[in-house]
Amino acid sequence: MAYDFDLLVIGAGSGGVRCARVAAGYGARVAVVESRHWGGTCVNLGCVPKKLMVQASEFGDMVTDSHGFGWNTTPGTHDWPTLIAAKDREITRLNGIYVSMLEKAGVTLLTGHARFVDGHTLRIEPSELAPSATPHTVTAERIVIATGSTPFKPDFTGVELAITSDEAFHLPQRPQRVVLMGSGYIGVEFAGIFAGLGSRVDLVYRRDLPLRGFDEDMRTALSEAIAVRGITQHRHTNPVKLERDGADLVLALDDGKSLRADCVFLATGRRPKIDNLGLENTQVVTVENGRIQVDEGSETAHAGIYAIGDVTDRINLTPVAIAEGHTLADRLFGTAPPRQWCYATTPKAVFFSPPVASVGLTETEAAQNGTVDIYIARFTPMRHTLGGRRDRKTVMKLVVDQASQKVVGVHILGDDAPEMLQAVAVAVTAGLTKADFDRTIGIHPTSAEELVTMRTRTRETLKTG
Ligand SMILES: Cc1cc2nc3c(=O)[nH]c(=O)nc-3n(C[C@H](O)[C@H](O)[C@H](O)COP(=O)(O)OP(=O)(O)OC[C@H]3O[C@@H](n4cnc5c(N)ncnc54)[C@H](O)[C@@H]3O)c2cc1C
Ligand SMILES: NC(=O)c1ccc[n+]([C@@H]2O[C@H](COP(=O)([O-])OP(=O)(O)OC[C@H]3O[C@@H](n4cnc5c(N)ncnc54)[C@H](O)[C@@H]3O)[C@@H](O)[C@H]2O)c1
Repeated sequence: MAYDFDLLVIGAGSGGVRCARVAAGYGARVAVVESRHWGGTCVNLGCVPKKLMVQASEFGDMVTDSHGFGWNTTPGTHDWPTLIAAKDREITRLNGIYVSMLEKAGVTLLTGHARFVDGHTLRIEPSELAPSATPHTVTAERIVIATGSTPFKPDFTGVELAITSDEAFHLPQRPQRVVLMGSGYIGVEFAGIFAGLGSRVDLVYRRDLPLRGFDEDMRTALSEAIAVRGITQHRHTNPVKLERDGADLVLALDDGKSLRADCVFLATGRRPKIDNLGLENTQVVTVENGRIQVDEGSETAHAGIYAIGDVTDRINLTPVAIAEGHTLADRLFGTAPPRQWCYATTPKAVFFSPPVASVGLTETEAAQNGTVDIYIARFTPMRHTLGGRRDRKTVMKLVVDQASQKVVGVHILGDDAPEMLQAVAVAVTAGLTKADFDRTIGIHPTSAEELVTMRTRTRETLKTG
């Protein structure tokens, strides 16, 4: 049977765009369908606008700190609508770049909401990006689901009064008092953004420390850094009820406290986006929380239908979605063997101020495999000596497998941690040893030189597994 395309990709986000471009580069006839925004979550409602807002939130402190270096500057006031408008202009520019990259690669761009009719046919219906599109069908030999994820809202009374990250990027004014619920990536990052811009921030979470899954020492250091930024943490607590009281929102917690705010922001995780996708017309299998089940080659239970990125809920980060999309296109249409990525050493960064960055195993994880040597450095970075923020510490940690002496984990909280960690991730991926770190000459004066000058072991942690 002749299909309209060799490959149809649903979703022009991080994974879908890379998959479509690479497949078209191999000469395949490719189309991508997008319902909402070119570039997907990362460009429009994720990494990019978030990082611009983190950067915006850091200038206030910098102006104050410059006094210690002799500047006679006066902290100004921040204009939120100006920031949002500037951010939106940049995103519109990036949307255009995504469209032209796809067009230059020879990919056919389709706008609308895609829905499976059968394993080779999609119905394209009007959507936010194409409200007046004429419904039609397209066929392809293979179809890739790259539809991403969407914010999850827990169930409690009044939850409809709360916002999520989707709305936070377009608030008309900055709220003076924000309650953030959830201390994962988004909760911690937006707590830093709003605090840096001058809002009073309450961070509410269920556990004893933020950032579940990260190394315990980093979680402790981050919790201290959050306190230093003037953010109030409410631990071991869940929301019970949210209601309006005049201009205020009042959030009741299950520990009996109630918090008043202008804005209650849920950062309580995301779920795969599979609504109205017509999966019932295929043999695609979804499991807990709607995650599409795939094999190692990203193929679903329906032969010829694949899924990549957040919709598969593996490692939900942009570079991983891109890697999955690239590999899939290589495998389906390429001539050389696909690149083998090392997902086990996927670096992670949480853009608080100061940020946290991490690669490899935590101390707890590594100790399950064998006894580990732990090296920790804690210091005030040079900028904060004259700048006057001596309580703004940097913490660095190396986790070394004692038997092999390989550095199996590196964790940093401190200014520029993500920039340092990207380079260190190469060393951890390569399986380098503590001796390799030790024989590397440092760059002075930097914070990063601590990574190659940690001579004295802080402790030994015995094998637990
Ligand atoms: C606030 C926030 C900050 C983040 N910050 C970072 C960060 O700093 N670093 C990082 O690595 N990751 C970050 N992430 C995660 C990152 O954005 C995602 O992991 C990444 O975008 C996933 O890519 P994807 O291709 O799977 O999906 P997406 O980028 O979400 O793309 C999916 C696309 O599919 C479209 N779509 C969905 N359904 C249909 C349909 N039926 N028909 C047509 N089109 C459809 C959507 O409109 C969307 O454009 C952040 C996420 C959020 C929410
Ligand atoms: N810098 C980055 O790379 C970056 C930034 C933002 C988002 N992301 C990606 O997006 C994903 C989603 O981010 P996120 O912060 O929403 O999720 P998350 O999984 O990182 O954190 C979710 C938080 O919500 C809490 N929570 C979950 N259900 C709850 C409930 N019913 N009641 C109260 N609290 C609840 C969890 O305990 C946790 O603290 C991340 O896991 C990550 O993959 C990455």
